[in-house]
Amino acid sequence: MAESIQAPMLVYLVTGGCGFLGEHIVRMLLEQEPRLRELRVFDLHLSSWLEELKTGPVQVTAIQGDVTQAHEVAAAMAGTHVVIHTAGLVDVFGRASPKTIHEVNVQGTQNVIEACVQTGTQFLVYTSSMEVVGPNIKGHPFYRGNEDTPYEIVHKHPYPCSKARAEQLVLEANGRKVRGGLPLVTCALRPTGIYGEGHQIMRDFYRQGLRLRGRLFRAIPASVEHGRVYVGNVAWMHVLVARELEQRAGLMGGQVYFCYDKSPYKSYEDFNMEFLGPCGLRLVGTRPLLPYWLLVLLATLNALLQWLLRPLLLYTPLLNPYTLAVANTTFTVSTNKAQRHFGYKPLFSWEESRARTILWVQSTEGSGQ
Ligand SMILES: NC(=O)c1ccc[n+]([C@@H]2O[C@H](COP(=O)([O-])OP(=O)(O)OC[C@H]3O[C@@H](n4cnc5c(N)ncnc54)[C@H](O)[C@@H]3O)[C@@H](O)[C@H]2O)c1
Ligand SMILES: CC(C)[C@@H](O)CC[C@@H](C)[C@H]1CC[C@H]2[C@@H]3[C@H](O)C=C4C[C@@H](O)CC[C@]4(C)[C@H]3CC[C@]12C
Repeated sequence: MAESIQAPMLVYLVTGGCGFLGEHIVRMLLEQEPRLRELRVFDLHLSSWLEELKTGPVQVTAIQGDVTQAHEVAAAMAGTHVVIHTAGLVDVFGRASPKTIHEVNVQGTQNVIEACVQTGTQFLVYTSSMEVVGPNIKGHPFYRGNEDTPYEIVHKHPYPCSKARAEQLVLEANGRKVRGGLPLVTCALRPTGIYGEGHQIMRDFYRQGLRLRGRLFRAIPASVEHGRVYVGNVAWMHVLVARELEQRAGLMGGQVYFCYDKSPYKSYEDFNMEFLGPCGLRLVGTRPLLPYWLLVLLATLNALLQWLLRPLLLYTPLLNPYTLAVANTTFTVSTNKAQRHFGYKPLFSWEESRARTILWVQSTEGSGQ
């Protein structure tokens, strides 16, 4: 895409644009991408806030569609210069079947790739995940690793398996000829645990604490480090990659980048308390209140209950064998590959990220958000 001097000329498509991360990407593009002529927001569930975006200079086109339907993806893709593919089923709680997770995350991604080839869209940025790497089923720690750190990648759970396969498809598609004969340039971004405005799991912890008279009970040792990254910085990295991909295709094409910022390394629960503490909650216990074997038993009972109740209702507690294992395994990244390859620096400091998240958590009290 040649740099436009006159009128903005580019058409972007964001799949999953109404989700937690997708909304921040949509808003960041409108704020930070001057070459944007049209922004297409493709999602299974369109949000009402999209309407307020249609009053600006950029044409915002809301498209209700399903990435598992190849024809719907191709129709939305026609005439697009850049696609940011963030649509996905983020399910580690057993809400969706393994088949559905695969259909959305893997087949949906294949449909996006084929639509790029069919319609001539040349640039594809894919939202992958830390879980493509780990933690693995053996519970091996990944301590301040980077994109080149050796690590035994072993998954069984449908979600990480689907993200790993989808990422592989995206990277393998780099260099394929699209309609018109130009090469497809692809790139995958791997956020660690994203937090920020709109993070539903954070909201759920907050509400759980309010129900327990302002208390949350430690279940994970404070020594277990978990990588977290602010949603605004993840969105910024997507916008920057999409902007730089053409000029640096040789360097960035087919590459993966962890998403990172200055958010501190802490256990999942201690990190959450950076926001929930100022909102009046306190984390009880300097050590886990229950022995690990009892947590494993409770998690297993939850999984059994989920299976038994499935014909009647969907029982999806936070604690299950997979979430307990992930929470209990150190996974942190320390890298500067994104800075070296395309000049990424976090747009939001840790202090700003924390303040924005606290304000949002406080705003959810009593609201339906
Ligand atoms: N939340 C995190 O901590 C995190 C971390 C790393 C990577 N990711 C990845 O980031 C992406 C976005 O995650 P999120 O946390 O914003 O989740 P989310 O559920 O809030 O957003 C996903 C969006 O995709 C849409 N979607 C789902 N199935 C669809 C389909 N069949 N067709 C079209 N749209 C569909 C949903 O409606 C939703 O708006 C996912 O690919 C996820 O794997 C998330
Ligand atoms: C009940 C306790 C044991 C409690 O501490 C469980 C926390 C658990 C729900 C979360 C701990 C780690 C989270 C995951 C991690 O942040 C990274 C993820 C990758 C991303 O692609 C999707 C979300 C997630 C799997 C995230 C989900 C919640 C946790 C498992």
